[in-house]
Amino acid sequence: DDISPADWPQHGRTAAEQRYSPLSQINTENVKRLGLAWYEDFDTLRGQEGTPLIIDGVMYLTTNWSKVEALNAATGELLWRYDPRVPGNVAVRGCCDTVNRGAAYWKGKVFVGTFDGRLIALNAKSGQLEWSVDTIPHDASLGKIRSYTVDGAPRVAKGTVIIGNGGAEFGARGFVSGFDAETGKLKWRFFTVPAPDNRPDGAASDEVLQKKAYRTWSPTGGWTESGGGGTVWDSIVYDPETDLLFLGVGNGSPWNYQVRSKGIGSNLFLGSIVAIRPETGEYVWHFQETPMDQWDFTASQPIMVLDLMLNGRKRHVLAQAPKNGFFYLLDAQTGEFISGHPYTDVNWCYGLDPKTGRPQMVPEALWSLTGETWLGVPGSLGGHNWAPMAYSPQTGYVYIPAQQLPEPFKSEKGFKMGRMGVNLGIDMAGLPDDPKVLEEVGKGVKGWLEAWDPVAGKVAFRVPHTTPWNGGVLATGGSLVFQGLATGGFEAYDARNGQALYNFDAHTGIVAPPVTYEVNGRQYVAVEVGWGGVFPLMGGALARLHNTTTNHSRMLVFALDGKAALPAEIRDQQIPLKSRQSFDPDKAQKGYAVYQRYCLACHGDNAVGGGVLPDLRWSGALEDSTAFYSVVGNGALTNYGMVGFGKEISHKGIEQIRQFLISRSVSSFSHEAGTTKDK
Ligand SMILES: O=C(O)c1cc(C(=O)O)c2c(n1)C(=O)C(=O)c1cc(C(=O)O)[nH]c1-2
Ligand SMILES: [Ca+2]
Repeated sequence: DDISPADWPQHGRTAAEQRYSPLSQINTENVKRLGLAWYEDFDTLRGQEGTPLIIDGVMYLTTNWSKVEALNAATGELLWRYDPRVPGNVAVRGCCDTVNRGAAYWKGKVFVGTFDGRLIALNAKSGQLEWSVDTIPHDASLGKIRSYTVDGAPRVAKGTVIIGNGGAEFGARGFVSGFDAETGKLKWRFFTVPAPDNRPDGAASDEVLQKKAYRTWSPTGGWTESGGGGTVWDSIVYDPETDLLFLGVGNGSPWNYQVRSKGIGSNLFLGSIVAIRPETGEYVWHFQETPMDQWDFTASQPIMVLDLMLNGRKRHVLAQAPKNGFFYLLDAQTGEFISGHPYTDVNWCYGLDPKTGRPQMVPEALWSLTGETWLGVPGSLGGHNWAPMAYSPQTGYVYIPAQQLPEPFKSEKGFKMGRMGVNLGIDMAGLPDDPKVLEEVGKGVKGWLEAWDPVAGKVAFRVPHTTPWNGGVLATGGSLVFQGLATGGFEAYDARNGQALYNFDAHTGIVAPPVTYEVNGRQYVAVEVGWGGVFPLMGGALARLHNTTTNHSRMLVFALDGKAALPAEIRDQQIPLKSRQSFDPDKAQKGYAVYQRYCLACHGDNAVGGGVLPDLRWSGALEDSTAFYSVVGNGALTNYGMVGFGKEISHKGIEQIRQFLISRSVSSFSHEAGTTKDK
């Protein structure tokens, strides 16, 4: 390709998204001399998941709440800043923090998707808005809940900007749109699941949905109300060699397959990779990794394009490690299944049919059909989530930020879809408060960096980490692999054997992927830091088990002999404060169920905060029911992302939540105060 080795101009550096840079000034010999060259504090304190772009010495980065900055990549000097002013009330429409994964660049324009569903084009020199479009149509059949958010990075293919969206945990019908990069005019739309009544949308997907997909759904399932899911919330890859655009399609809505589709059909295109034409959106092929989804097994994890020698034959393939635990190779041109091997422990299926790649499912894993509890591995956060993998052509390995988070799945009795809060159809009972049980459950919770040999279809080596939910990966020509960790370490490993060669304490959990670039002959390594994403928001006690739990959102940039230093570390932004109120145990218990349905997704299982959003056990608002109602019912803090639930939850229900939180404040105070003292 004609990309300058100095630059990182696209999301995965090249269109193939291997996240490999040939730069080798920093290598296994000298990486111990790496130091902070500069850093910049962000103006948000939530999860940072962005991949910065670097073009001709300028860094274009995005932060939480879809904000955009252009910096001098050598010095960190601010060139311009653009805040799309995403209204706080949209936070509640997203499952997993108001993150943003990055921008796209094309011919002097910077494209960013905003959490409230816009796609904006900025002038790369000035930061001025050139155009802005609402990507969520009002004329289409999108189901009744319409909980759309946009947090993925757009991609540009042949003058078309492509963007998807998220929302399947609440209720959404997935689709992807292509816009003219010059004007913002809509060129095409591709829906990933059929319209509820199978009527045409006037979209590029009409024919394939009507002829192929519709008959894989029950015509009267709950999906006709919720939208069915299939959101393309992260991976979209353009391959110039085949001229195909690959879409990573997400999970079902609701998750409960019995509710969603009456236990009928494979539900295309959930959990699938779909190949379409970038200029027209025309369908070319699809491969479904997870039929009958009921585990949130998305195929939205990062896709990369590789050229591999397989059985003596050069193959142009797609590689993906989706949530379901298998590492897939597919023929890029045809979608033909080449191989699929477990990259982590898997218990929902015995294996894949070697010819078709269809999973041979364990009957008990189909929890929505059996009515029993299923302890699934992987759980809904996957063996690998959105944090990008990297490939090194030097070693031939793909480096996967892998994890294990077992999860119990059980149907919710009497489930009814709501207009706010998650709609999963799954029993929301979380973890008990017993430290012994938590410790036992915690033993099954792991994270590691996995070097995967895609040709042999097996693990080359693993670097164990102390927790799951670690950052994305970068591979370089210096035979190095870089990764940031949930515990705040920014690390470099020998790409050949995983030997740890460098560690920097970033004072905050890292989930974003690093990049590398060169300006004026000096190589830099850059990473956004800032603890967040779905795990610390909903993970509760599991998210608290090992982590620093503090968010300091920054861009950190390293170089050999860098001399900058971070300010002194501050931990425990929120100090445990025991509520002085008394509570009614019966109301508190009722409040637990309401909390788990409406509050857990952001404030954590069983009201244990993961360090990003307020830990409600220590909230001053617990002290007064009117104050509490003004926040939770009336939305006094809407601008910060905390909307009012007064239209969805009764006055009584909101008071029950308060009673529950007081009970949790009282019951967990001494334990929590003790843990914070230890640090
Ligand atoms: O089904 C969806 O629409 C959807 C959207 C998103 C999102 O937009 O971030 C995530 C997920 N699902 C999801 O399942 C998931 O594990 C997840 C993690 C994250 C994150 O940024 O930490 N987002 C999402
Ligand atoms: Ca999902």
